[in-house]
Amino acid sequence: MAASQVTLSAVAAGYPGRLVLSGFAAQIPAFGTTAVVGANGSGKSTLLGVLSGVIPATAGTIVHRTKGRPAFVVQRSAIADTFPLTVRETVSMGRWAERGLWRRLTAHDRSVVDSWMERLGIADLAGRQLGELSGGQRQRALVAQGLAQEADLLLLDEPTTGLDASARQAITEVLDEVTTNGVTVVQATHDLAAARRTDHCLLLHDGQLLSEGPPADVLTDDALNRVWQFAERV
Ligand SMILES: Nc1ncnc2c1ncn2[C@@H]1O[C@H](COP(=O)(O)OP(=O)(O)OP(=O)(O)O)[C@@H](O)[C@H]1O
Repeated sequence: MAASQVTLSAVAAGYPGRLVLSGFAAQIPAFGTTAVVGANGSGKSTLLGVLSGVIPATAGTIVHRTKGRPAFVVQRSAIADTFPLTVRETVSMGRWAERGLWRRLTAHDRSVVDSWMERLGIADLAGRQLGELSGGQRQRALVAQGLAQEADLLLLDEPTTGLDASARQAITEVLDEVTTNGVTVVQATHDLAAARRTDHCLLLHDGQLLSEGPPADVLTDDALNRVWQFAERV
């Protein structure tokens, strides 16, 4: 396997009164895309939270080669419709980690923001409120915000779920492109077609890692039937 961007050993993590991951061990290979797959409630978002540092591990070790903070693109359903921000302001927030919260953005920051809006095909929506956008447009804005952080580890929670083919393709192409430029991408997804195109896959069930490796080895009919039959019983 390629060099590891993150190595988790015996990790436990969750929420007050609710342990989700326990004895969790996995590798995230550097400079490629990893898919995190599993039924609803299997712990995918929790794992992304742990990788981003938002959710602290209560046991185990996490070794990162990540420089600086990872970028975390949350599920678009987590963003309220009434969020009073334009697309440009949303993407510009991606520069705050570098610039500091109330500092003016530099010309470089503005050009980074413009170029990711352009690359995601949302430059013409720059002045629109996030809450007025379609799901696919909003997702592009959130992905652009993540990319504007220029982090070497980019974590995305269901970036392509529920989108039409053109939005899915736009996002997938950009994510593929950034891995060739040295970024490590981890996406939690229910989109099995997207998961099959990644380099590495983690299959989760009930906070445990069932298997990890190349998608063709992990996403077998047997494994998927197991995960989704289990899910139906719980
Ligand atoms: N803030 C929270 N407080 C308490 N429990 C939570 C919280 N968020 C998630 N959980 C619980 O943790 C478990 C794992 O949830 P998580 O969101 O990580 O799963 P998931 O695989 O991302 O699910 P989905 O596919 O539905 O997004 C679930 O049982 C969920 O109810």
